[in-house]
Amino acid sequence: MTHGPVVIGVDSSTQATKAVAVAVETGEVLGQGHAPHTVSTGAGRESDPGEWWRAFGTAVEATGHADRAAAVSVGGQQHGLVTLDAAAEPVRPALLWNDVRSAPQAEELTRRLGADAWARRAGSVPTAAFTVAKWAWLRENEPDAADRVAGVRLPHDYLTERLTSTAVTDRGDASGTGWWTPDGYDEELLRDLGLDPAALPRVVPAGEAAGEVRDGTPLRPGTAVAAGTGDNMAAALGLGLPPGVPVLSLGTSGTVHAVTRGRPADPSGTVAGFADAGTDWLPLACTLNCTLAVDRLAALLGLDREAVEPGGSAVVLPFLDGERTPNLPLASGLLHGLRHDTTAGQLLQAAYDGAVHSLLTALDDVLRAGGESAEPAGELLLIGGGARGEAWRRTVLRLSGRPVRVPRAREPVALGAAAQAAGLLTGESPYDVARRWRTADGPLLEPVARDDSALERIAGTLARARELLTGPTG
Ligand SMILES: Nc1ncnc2c1ncn2[C@@H]1O[C@H](COP(=O)(O)OP(=O)(O)O)[C@@H](O)[C@H]1O
Ligand SMILES: O=C(CO)[C@@H](O)[C@H](O)COP(=O)(O)O
Repeated sequence: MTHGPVVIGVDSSTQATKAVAVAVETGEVLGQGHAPHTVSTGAGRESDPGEWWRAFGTAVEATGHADRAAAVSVGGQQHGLVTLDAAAEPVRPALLWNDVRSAPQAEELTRRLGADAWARRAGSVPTAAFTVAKWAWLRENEPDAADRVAGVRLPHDYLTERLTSTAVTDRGDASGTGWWTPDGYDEELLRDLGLDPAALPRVVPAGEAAGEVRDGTPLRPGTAVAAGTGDNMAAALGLGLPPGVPVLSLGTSGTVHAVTRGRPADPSGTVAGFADAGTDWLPLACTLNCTLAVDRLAALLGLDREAVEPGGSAVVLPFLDGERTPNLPLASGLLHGLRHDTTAGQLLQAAYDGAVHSLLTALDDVLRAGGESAEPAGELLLIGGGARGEAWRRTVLRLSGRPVRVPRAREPVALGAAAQAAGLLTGESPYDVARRWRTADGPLLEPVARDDSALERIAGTLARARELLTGPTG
């Protein structure tokens, strides 16, 4: 059976690579692949870029269409610092977005330039997640490694380079570095950081190809390669997201974001002023503790992740990995409000509530930062692995008071990359490709009355626990 031209979209995210092969004409997903990644535990969070490349091969082969795809594109976890030597080999494992060792460097960079200047120039006040803070950490802590660096890449750039042998990136993912501005790289900042602008990849304009697949990869040589982008930007493409519609993504990270026509610049640092992968913007707030933290709490309680119970007065701030929103990189998890009659199921529900509270608190700020109206009754799109769970869905409904749509499309990031690849072939905007594919279709869950007392209980605990959450544990 023929499906016309086929494209492959890839999501190289924190925990795994996922690939989809999609028919350009209909959007039908013809094949899928999945391969896990290893992330270090302990003080830092690191992964071997070589493993991402091997996982890419496994996932792409598993789609069953590697030898006939007409175009390919890679979306990837944002911010990670990939350092290459003169032979384009990794100098050391990549420092990931959720590695909070770079928190002191983020603080120092913010102090030196000032939050207003960061928001104006880079669009964002850097947190530990940003590539700029990771580079500063490397120079301070591993100067010999930093001296050997000839190329700095983001995770998705690294994979595109392995495919094409060209050093390229896109404006969406580049906007999460801290050294990208709408007018190009901030050379004054790079000089201060001891980073040669020649070590950075070229930013490919939206709609242009990054190159062609070289010999010796899992794909056919000569296949067109799109620029790719960061995973959140790819999700926006993959949903065909119209400006002003908020998205809540529940995965390794929790994110809340929206496409906006206005460029965001939030000096408070809550909202990162990212660019999207087209010509618009993607204000976003991100938490470090989402599905993994809640699953961990369920495991500690010996419960299935769906075994939640309502009621009780417990508050769980599930900041097991430190936290980014609110910006508490040294925080650890905190439990408050325990009584004799508190049940394990209530504690688990409190963990869901704590994770969702951080994201919903940032939702209005995200919309306002990009100049969109924060319509309190507007629809929310729910994506990411957590969106498949009933307890996550019910928690978002109860704490947002909004109608929630759960797109049927399982892998919006990989689909967004596929839509970008398809756009190379058809000349359409990737957003239009995804709209034509109807990727955002799915059940609309009716809103319920917002549980303001739970929100207030969490906010109150957070405010009163500041001292515990800002210092080191133990
Ligand atoms: N049916 C489900 N119910 C609840 N959570 C789920 C379900 N399936 C997967 N998850 C959660 O989704 C997470 C992975 O989400 P995903 O968005 O794929 O992650 P990533 O951030 O790596 O892209 C896992 O940590 C898991 O807890
Ligand atoms: O740091 C951010 C956003 O700024 C994260 O959203 C990363 O992009 C990782 O994404 P996942 O692997 O959780 O999808």
